[in-house]
Amino acid sequence: MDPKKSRHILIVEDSASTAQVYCHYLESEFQVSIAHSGKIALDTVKECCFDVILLDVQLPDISGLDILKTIRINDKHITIIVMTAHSTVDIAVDAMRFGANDFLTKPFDRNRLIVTVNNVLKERQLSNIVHEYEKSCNRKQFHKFIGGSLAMQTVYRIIESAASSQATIFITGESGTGKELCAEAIHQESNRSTKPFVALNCAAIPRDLLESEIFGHVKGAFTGAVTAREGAASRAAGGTLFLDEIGEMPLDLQSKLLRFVQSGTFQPVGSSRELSVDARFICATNRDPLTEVREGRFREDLYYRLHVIPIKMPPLRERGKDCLLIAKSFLDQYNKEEKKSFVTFSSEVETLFLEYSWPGNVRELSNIVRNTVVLNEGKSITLNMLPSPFNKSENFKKIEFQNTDTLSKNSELTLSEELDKEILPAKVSTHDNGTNTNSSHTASSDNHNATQPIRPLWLEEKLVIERAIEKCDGNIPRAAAFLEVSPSTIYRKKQHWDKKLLPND
Ligand SMILES: Nc1ncnc2c1ncn2[C@@H]1O[C@H](COP(=O)(O)OP(=O)(O)OP(=O)(O)O)[C@@H](O)[C@H]1O
Repeated sequence: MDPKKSRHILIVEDSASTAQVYCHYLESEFQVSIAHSGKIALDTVKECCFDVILLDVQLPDISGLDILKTIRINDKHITIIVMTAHSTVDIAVDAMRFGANDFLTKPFDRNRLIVTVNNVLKERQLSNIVHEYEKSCNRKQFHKFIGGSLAMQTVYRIIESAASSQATIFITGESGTGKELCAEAIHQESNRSTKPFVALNCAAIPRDLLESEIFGHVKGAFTGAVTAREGAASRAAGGTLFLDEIGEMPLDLQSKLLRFVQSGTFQPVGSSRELSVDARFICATNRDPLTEVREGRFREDLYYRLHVIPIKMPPLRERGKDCLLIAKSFLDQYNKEEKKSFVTFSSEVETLFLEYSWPGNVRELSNIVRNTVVLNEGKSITLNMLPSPFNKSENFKKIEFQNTDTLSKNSELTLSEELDKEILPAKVSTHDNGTNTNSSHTASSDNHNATQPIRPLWLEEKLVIERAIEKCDGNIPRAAAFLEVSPSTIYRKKQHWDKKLLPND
């Protein structure tokens, strides 16, 4: 095949001599194949890709229009020019209705044929460009992101452009806006996608263990280091190292990180040996990095070394209707997980979602939807099913009513027990109409008893969280949904409590 003739044309024409004439017209510019019957044409199209099909409408075995319809069912984009005689020009009109791109009336000369073929090819090229452009400007999904807002289209484009470079990416944005998702998307788009993506949340790791988590340690490097351990940097070799909440990193460790970013070398804790690793850096913070630099909590040199390509994740409240798209996707996911049958949100709920400021961003939306799905039944999520803060005024009324009602019946019920009801809605019984009511209150409320000593705030918090986990039969994600925090917050806190309660502390 002549490499210059990159376009392939199929001539479908039963007259061998006419087909040869057309072939002769075209072969100086195009690669040409001929099919002398409708059946051969359909078989050839199945086996080979053509840029243009020149289709005679009057064939002995199958009508040209039927061939056109059959080809269109399987391929919406292939370019087809029908050829008709003067007497059958009305067939050409039908052919255009069935998706032909142009028609030629026989007889025609070489120029006419070449101009028509080139025109349809140019048209196709333009429509491909428009299609690609529309696709890139109108994406409602990108990797694990859901959302088609302008703000997110900008993020998708930066990710695509920056992914192939080696430059460090610095992601900022409020908590829950998808910074980790962004880092994962960059890795997936990059040529490192087959190598590891290693994410480390600097806020979730006790400060004195952070260095060994990043760079690893040798056996005996510190008490408890009974074996040598590889750090995140080594595990990310060839791939991407994502350091989340980088603002939490102690200053002395920041200087070691700077050296690693600049030279690709580091020393595991307790080792004098220098290791060299090729990893791409992505870091993220929900603080303003320049303020951190100004206030001396973040090294300026490290900031400038890392802040090469900044990406700002927009807060959910600035993403317009993305919030509804994301909510629907969570609804479908949690429906499946919880074996529920919700299909939609009521229009009031949608309006409320669009008006709310979402301080916890997508994570908060996820928690709200999960909480609602877990605690209710029905087809449509309605206002009365939503947890705090959406049902706040309604909730207050309910609690006021319960207070007076219950207090008159049972003066021994303490305020703490009522608070308990408000904080942890406990088990919920569900009516068929989709509304829910709190069942009898059974949780122990001694934590709030006025005779109890005043305890440190962290301990109070620990008790509240542990009660929630207990009420959820040990299911931490579910307890987190009730408490409106992310499960990782609970895991993180558990780690801190364990440390606090160690005998040495
Ligand atoms: N556009 C989105 N579409 C679907 N899910 C999303 C989107 N953005 C975030 N999420 C989901 O929201 C949750 C929070 O996202 P992620 O952990 O990436 O946020 P973050 O900004 O890193 O939060 P933090 O600062 O608290 O670490 C995750 O479960 C993530 O999958």
